[in-house]
Amino acid sequence: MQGLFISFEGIDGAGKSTHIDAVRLAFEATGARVTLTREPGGTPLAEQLRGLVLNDPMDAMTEALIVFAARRDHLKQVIWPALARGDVVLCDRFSDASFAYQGGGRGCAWSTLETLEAWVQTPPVAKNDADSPRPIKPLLTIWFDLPAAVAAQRLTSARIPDKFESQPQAFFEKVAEAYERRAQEDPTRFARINADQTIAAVRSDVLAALVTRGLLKA
Ligand SMILES: Nc1ncnc2c1ncn2[C@@H]1O[C@H](COP(=O)(O)OP(=O)(O)O)[C@@H](O)[C@H]1O
Ligand SMILES: Cc1cn([C@H]2C[C@H](O)[C@@H](COP(=O)(O)OP(=O)(O)O)O2)c(=O)[nH]c1=O
Repeated sequence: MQGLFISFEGIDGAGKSTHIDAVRLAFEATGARVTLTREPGGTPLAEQLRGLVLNDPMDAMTEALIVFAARRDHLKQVIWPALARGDVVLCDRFSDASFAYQGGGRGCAWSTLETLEAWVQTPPVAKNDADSPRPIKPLLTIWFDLPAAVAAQRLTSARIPDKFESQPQAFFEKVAEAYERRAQEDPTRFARINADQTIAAVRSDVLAALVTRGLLKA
């Protein structure tokens, strides 16, 4: 049995947390079992690494190595077992966030991130596997696309900013450009959602993206 792997992406304040639960409920209503998780994090070790990345100053490559180390633990402990059980895995951010933040935002080389993605996301070879395993990617990435200026306004009073959320708007413009590049590199995987609408309109577009791809019934 093989489950469904869906990731949620966008700059800080774009609306991921507002909508991920509605998607969980929609899948659960079909009788599916859902694993709802997040990155960096999702396991005790990866949550510790998240604390370092979100709070401690470090260079871009160090940051990339830590988020990918957290991802490996998360894949091994949570995501691969859940997909093997046939769960719908809803992941609040995955490796596109590393390309967007460590690549676009912090300037880590795209090719370095591609190498890390290939290493970290390739499952261990099983003893009687004839083929070499390929790196895992989400089947679908729901990308909340929102201008950095609007996201900044939404976040102003919403919460105490962490290391990334306290970056200037120009940082998030670079992060958004890197998301755009990832979407162009893999257009069928991405569902681009116009997040600059009411919460109800965004929710309806998110659910429609799932229906259009045959993942949910209308
Ligand atoms: N479509 C929307 N219109 C106005 N405000 C929104 C909308 N979507 C989310 N918000 C608000 O913006 C803030 C950031 O949303 P959130 O879902 O936490 O973003 P993210 O998880 O992507 O960082 C929250 O205060 C949320 O209530
Ligand atoms: C997954 C991932 C997240 N991040 C950053 C993006 C976010 O600013 C931050 C935390 O993610 P986020 O899910 O937005 O947490 P919260 O909803 O609590 O703000 O981590 C990276 O820099 N690289 C990564 O690979």
